[in-house]
Amino acid sequence: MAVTIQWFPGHMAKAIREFEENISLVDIVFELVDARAPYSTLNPEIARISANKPHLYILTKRDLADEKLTRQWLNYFHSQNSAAIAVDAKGKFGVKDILTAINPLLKDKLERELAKGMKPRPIRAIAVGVPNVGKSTVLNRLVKRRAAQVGNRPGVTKGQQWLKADNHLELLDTPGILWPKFQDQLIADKLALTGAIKDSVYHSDDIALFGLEYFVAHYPQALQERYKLTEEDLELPTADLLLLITKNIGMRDDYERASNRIILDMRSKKVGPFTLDTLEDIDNE
Ligand SMILES: Nc1nc2c(ncn2[C@@H]2O[C@H](COP(=O)(O)OP(=O)(O)OP(=O)(O)O)[C@@H](O)[C@H]2O)c(=O)[nH]1
Repeated sequence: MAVTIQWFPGHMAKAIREFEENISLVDIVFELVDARAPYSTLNPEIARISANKPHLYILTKRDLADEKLTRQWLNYFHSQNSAAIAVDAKGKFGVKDILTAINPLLKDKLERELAKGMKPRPIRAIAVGVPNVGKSTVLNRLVKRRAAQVGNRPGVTKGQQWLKADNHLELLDTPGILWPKFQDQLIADKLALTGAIKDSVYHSDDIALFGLEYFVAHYPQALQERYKLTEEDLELPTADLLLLITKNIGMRDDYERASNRIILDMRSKKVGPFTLDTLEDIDNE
């Protein structure tokens, strides 16, 4: 698929530098990944810089993802000796869930500090993740106020601040850091479909075709139901399928508009929940 995505704004390079500087201040790294693409939204730089720090993987947008695969990914992260939780950041979750998840990782350290006569103190964490993954939404939920700007487009969080979640947890907010492996086209396509890459840097029909191909292969029934397609329709070449859907949704020959609609439908679960990464993606690295 011919999508050329080159998007690595200066503020992201800066974010990596800041992350490097701040890592010594925290007890644990909260890395937010999109439950629909937990591998593609992992950031290799974060892993490299924070290799010696405990990790909590927060899989956001659980409500939009394939639950069976979400469970597999949670097991995977646990098997890496990390904590992991999956959340609908707009739903019911809070500081308690986070503390329960990270307590086993940090208990020994905090107990050692107390034994040395040090005062009890809050756990300090840094939250990082690719653009649009839900950092502001999660942080707002944890601090129970609109502490960070929330927007439905990548690159909104620009400043940096300490946030107090409760007496047990303090968070350093940082801007999103995008996966810099743009030469990997498949990852770029996944990031685009889930909304981690600015819409203006790729052609919507390429991403719609990518999404259609994926749904035909993995969630054919959901696609049939959403766009009134027969089983035979799904055997069409993907470009022809896009033409057919364009007609079915009453957009005549306006493929670009239809593509945008399909992308939005997929992102908002109107086609159905989906996950683009499987554990096999790690083995294929
Ligand atoms: N359905 C669903 N939507 C979510 C969830 N978390 C975040 N969102 C939505 O995803 C979009 C992006 O969320 P933000 O919190 O702004 O993401 P961010 O990571 O701070 O984004 P940047 O500022 O671009 O780095 C918003 O429209 C949120 O409402 C979730 O768990 N489920």
